[in-house]
This record gives sequence, C-alpha cells and structure tokens, in this order.
Amino acid sequence: MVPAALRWRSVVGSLVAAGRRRLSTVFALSSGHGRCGVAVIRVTGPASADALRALTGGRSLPAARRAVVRRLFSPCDGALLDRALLLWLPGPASFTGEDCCELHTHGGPAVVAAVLRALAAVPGLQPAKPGEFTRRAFHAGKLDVTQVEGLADLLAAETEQQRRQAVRQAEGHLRRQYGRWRAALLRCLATAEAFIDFGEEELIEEDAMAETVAAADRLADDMQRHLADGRRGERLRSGVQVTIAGAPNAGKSSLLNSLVQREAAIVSEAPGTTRDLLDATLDVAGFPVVLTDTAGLRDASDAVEREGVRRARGSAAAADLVLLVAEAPRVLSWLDGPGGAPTADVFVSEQLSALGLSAGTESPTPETQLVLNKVDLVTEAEAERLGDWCRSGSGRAALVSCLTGHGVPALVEVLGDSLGRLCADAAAPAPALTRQRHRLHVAGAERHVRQFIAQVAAGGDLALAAEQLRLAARQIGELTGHVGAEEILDVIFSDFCIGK
Ligand SMILES: Nc1nc2c(ncn2[C@@H]2O[C@H](COP(=O)(O)OP(=O)(O)OP(=O)(O)O)[C@@H](O)[C@H]2O)c(=O)[nH]1
Ligand SMILES: [K+]
Ligand SMILES: [Mg+2]
Repeated sequence: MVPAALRWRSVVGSLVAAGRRRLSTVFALSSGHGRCGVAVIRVTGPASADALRALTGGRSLPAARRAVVRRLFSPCDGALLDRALLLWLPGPASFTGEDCCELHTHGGPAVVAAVLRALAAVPGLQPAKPGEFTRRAFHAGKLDVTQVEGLADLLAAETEQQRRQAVRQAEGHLRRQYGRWRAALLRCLATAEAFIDFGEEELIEEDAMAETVAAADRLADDMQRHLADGRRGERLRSGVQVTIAGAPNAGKSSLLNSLVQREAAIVSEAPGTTRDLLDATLDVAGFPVVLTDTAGLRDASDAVEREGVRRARGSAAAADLVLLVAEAPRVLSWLDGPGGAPTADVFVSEQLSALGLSAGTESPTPETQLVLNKVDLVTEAEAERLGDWCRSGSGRAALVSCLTGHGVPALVEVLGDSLGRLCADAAAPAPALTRQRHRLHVAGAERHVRQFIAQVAAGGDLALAAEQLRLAARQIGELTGHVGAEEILDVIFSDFCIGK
C-alpha cells in the first residue's frame, strides 16, 4: 500500500509533467544559411533532453554546459548523419530559461537539412517560429522588452557605433535605467497611498509628502534630460540622413561616387543630369549614413526636372546634415564680385535661401557642411585663400576635387566629427533611447509625474494625484513590458514602516 502523501506527490508529479509536456519544444538553425564550416542548431523546451538522446543513439546526456563530440544518427533508421559538438544546457540557467541543447554540426546544407529532419521526427518537437527563442527568454523574465529590442538591433547592426549601442541595450542598460525610474515612481506612489490611508492618523512623518514631491520633481527632470537628446540614439540606430545639395553641375553626383567609392550615380557635363533622389548607405567612422544625391537646384522649365528639384528640397529640409556643394572657381568670382567678401557663413545662408532651403518656414535650417569642389581648377594660392575663407566661418574647410580625389579623405574626417555630434555616444554613462516607442512612453510618464506635482501643489485630491503616478509607472512598465499592479502593494508593505 503506497502512503497517501506519496500517492498524492506522484499524482502532482504526473500533472506537472503533463503540464510541461504541453509546452512545445522547438528547434531551429541559429547560424547563417548557406554553406559554411559549422552550423549551430538550437533546441529549447522540455523535450530537449529527449531530442539529444534520440539523435545520439540513446546515449546518456553529456554533463551540463560541457562540450562533447558525438556521432548523430537518424532516429528513424539509425543512419549516421554527422559527428557534432553537443552542449546540454539545462534550465533555468539557459538563455530561454528552459532546457536547451545545441548541436554544432558541419555546415553543409545537406548535413543541416538531415539533422533538422531528424529533430522533426522526435516526438514533441517542432520548428521554431521567428524570434521564438528570444520570446521564450522574455517570458522567462531573462530579458525585458528593451533588451529584446537591443538584441534585434545587435543582429541588424552594420557599423561599429551601432553595435556598441545595441550591445549595451541588450545587456540591460536601458532596462536598468527604466527599472530605477519605475522603482522610484512606486516609492512615491507608496507614500501617497500611505498618506491617503493613514495620513490623518499621522502614521507617516510630516515631511514625507514634501520629500515625495521633491523626488517626483527630480525624476521628471531626469526624464526630460533623457528626452532632450536631439534624437541622437534613434539616429545612430536607424542611420544619419545626409543630403548632397547644390547648384546644377556643382559635382554632387561626383561627390556621392567619391564617398561611396563606386559609380553609383550618373555623372555628365550636362546640367540637370540627376532628377530622382538616389540613396547609398555608407559607414563613416563607425556611424551609419544614408547619403542622398539630388537634382541640381534651379528654376527648371522641364516638368520632370521641376519635380526632381522639389524632391531635392524636401530631402535637404528633412536631412540631419546637408553637404552643400559649390564650385570653387564660382565661389572665387563671387568673393571678388560686388559687395566685398562676406564670410563663409553668409555665403552658406545666401546659398541656402537661393536654393530655397533657408529657415524661416516651418522647419529649421539643417546643419550644413560647405564643400568646395573642383579645386583642381583653381591655383594653389587661390585654394589657400578659399581654405582661409572657409575657416573664417563656423564650419570647417572642405576643399575637394572629385576628379583627382584631393581633399576627400579630409572631408570624410570632417564628416565623422559631425556624425559624432549628431549621434549618441555609445560609451556615455547614461544610455540613449533608441526608438520612438521609448520616447512616447517616457514623454507620457514625464507628463503624468508633472501632473502629480501640479495637483499636489494645488492642494487637490491626493487620490486623484496618486493616480497620475500610477499612470506614469504604467507607461514605464509598458516600456519594459513589466506591468503589474501587485508590485505597488508589495512596495507599500516592504519598503514602508506604516503602523509603527
Ligand atoms: N574639373 C573637375 N570637374 C569635375 C569635378 N567634379 C565633377 N566634375 C565634372 O563636373 C560635371 C558635373 O558633374 P556631376 O557630378 O554630374 O554634377 P552634379 O552636381 O551631379 O550635376 P547635376 O546632377 O546635373 O545637378 C561633370 O562633367 C564632372 O565630370 C572636379 O572635381 N573637377
Ligand atoms: K551634371
Ligand atoms: Mg547629379
């Protein structure tokens, strides 16, 4: 006769096992597709151990987190598939928190296909959906939403600075910052709640509310600073828009070709060659750039060219940085013309307004770098004069010849410095927000915190004011994907000594 307690335990055990079985086990090729040296196939879920045993001819599991080399066989007919490096990664100390295993097989497409077929034949296993490993890691609490986003960015990173920003986000830099804010909000809320419940019975020190308002104020200021980053983090993540603009034949298309080092755009001596916008991506000093060539700006008579000019103006107006190209010989004659020799800044703003790109309308003037092209057509002394003149302005001199390549490396250096200003510093102690989604939630949270402060200052109903803190916390919770009402209660009872 089995004792009742033991019987009960075995019933519970089989229920738990049944519950676990209901969770699917999934597998996928995690390394790149196509022929390669080694392919990594990952399995996650409760049947991972079964999968390992099924493919190794029933041998016992290797020691946890120790790489072993074993032959893989088809579970259907026992045919030898490959010899592979295996890792048994039992949960919860795994990426997904579940039992996992990795099979590092030879990378030939047929080997990978055969091993995937073999895994599909193991009962309970099915192919993973896109992002399913990360989704499971999130549900296991291993990652928050910002880390999941960071991982996605890391996989998509094309330049060094993008990689640096993404890896920090994936490591939890934003999560920790937002977590601190949320904890501070919940502390404020806990005080407010305690005040509502016990304030009249004076269970709380008098100045607790004043301290709470001060803390809320500091928090709102932190959020405001985080938001006032000029979109630098978002720009680093998605690429800096740099538009090449200028008069017809200034050498805009030639400059694009020089910078991307291939004949991406058509160059010809006919003014009005470029009509459509032409984009090329570029890595400058580790920063991602979308470089756009545009039609020469003039009052075109041709309808197609007019549309090109309209698009060029639109692109320049929306750009993070405009490379304003002018012909060096023309600038020289302009300097020697009537009206003396105004500074480079005056020249740039005159050009911008002549090209229809000046401020004053809805959008502010974009940051502009003057590029004087065709320096091969002026004398050395004239080039020196132009260089001095450029330096007299607020910008840096960029004298180039797209024909000879002279000055292009120096221009790239100047460009790198501008990009450093336009993009977030991936090594800065305070992480930058990297998506519009972050901006919306942080802005929402700041708004609610300020409303809380204003309502308390106006002597309004504290219960209504406290609701603003709850809404702010919800915004941050949505940001990180961890919204939960019970937490507020936990904080009240753990962090505060009410009832003393
Ligand atoms: N001498 C000299 N000629 C250049 C230089 N850069 C470009 N050119 C010539 O200038 C002419 C116009 O060059 P493009 O690059 O087509 O000029 P663009 O500004 O794109 O012209 P549009 O698209 O028509 O507005 C071509 O004949 C080029 O070969 C340079 O540095 N020196
Ligand atoms: K041209
Ligand atoms: Mg062109």
